[in-house]
Amino acid sequence: MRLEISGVCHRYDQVEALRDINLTIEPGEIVALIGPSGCGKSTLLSIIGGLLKPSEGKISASGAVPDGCLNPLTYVFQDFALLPWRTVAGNISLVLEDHKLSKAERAARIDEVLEQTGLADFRNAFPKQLSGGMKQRVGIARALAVRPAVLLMDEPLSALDAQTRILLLDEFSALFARTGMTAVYVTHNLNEAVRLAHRVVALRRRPGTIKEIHTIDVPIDQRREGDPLIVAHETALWELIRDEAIAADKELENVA
Ligand SMILES: Nc1ncnc2c1ncn2[C@@H]1O[C@H](COP(=O)(O)OP(=O)(O)OP(=O)(O)O)[C@@H](O)[C@H]1O
Repeated sequence: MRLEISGVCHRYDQVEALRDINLTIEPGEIVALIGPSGCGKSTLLSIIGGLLKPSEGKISASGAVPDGCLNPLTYVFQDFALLPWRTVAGNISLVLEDHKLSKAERAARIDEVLEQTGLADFRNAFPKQLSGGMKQRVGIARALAVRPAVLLMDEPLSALDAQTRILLLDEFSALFARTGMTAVYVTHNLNEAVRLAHRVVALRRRPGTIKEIHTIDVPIDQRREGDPLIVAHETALWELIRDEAIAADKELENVA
């Protein structure tokens, strides 16, 4: 599915969060949104996902969705959002229960995504028995179960410790490369952006506008931690947002 963001502006009362955002996301493309705190990354993701109506502009979606797609634009949340009283399989099943799927089809989808995310042995576990990394694997499995056309991810690794983050980053890159998934990925972490995205959109703040779109022309599954080429991209992105990141940080300090 192709997404076209045209002339998107958004205001929250006095705050002009986004101004004139124009961006096309092609099928199979992973786009990361980066920028200093408050530049409008989450607002833009919410607008793309249809959770928030922009003050101006529009999002157009065109093209095919995957076979059996139940929800074209599907979110993966930072805080996992799992129901504690349901098992891993039960949490995945939840997103399938409102749809007309046979019991066998539902069970097959659950098995498929448990396998894809390395959770097959944990299907009967409850969230409280799982580490943060495993909980987020369930979050991903649940999103994949609806066979989305576009995965919308808002800081999916930010609640995890550094080692788990690296493990999941490797798994995400393998998953994205294997499935040819389309995704929009919001992150503060430039390393995540350069490991996962085909294009990185750097936003500036007040109002949030596109500062630069940075292309990373290395196949995602060939990117490795510490690879000089990838490190060079990360450095270039930091150069791009450093001054504003410092300004945003100082501003937050002053508010506190
Ligand atoms: N519900 C709201 N009401 C009023 N202002 C809001 C609301 N949500 C966000 N804002 C403001 O809009 C601007 C953009 O916020 P947004 O959360 O989209 O930025 P962000 O880049 O995702 O920030 P962060 O990196 O800190 O999560 C900020 O100035 C924020 O304070």
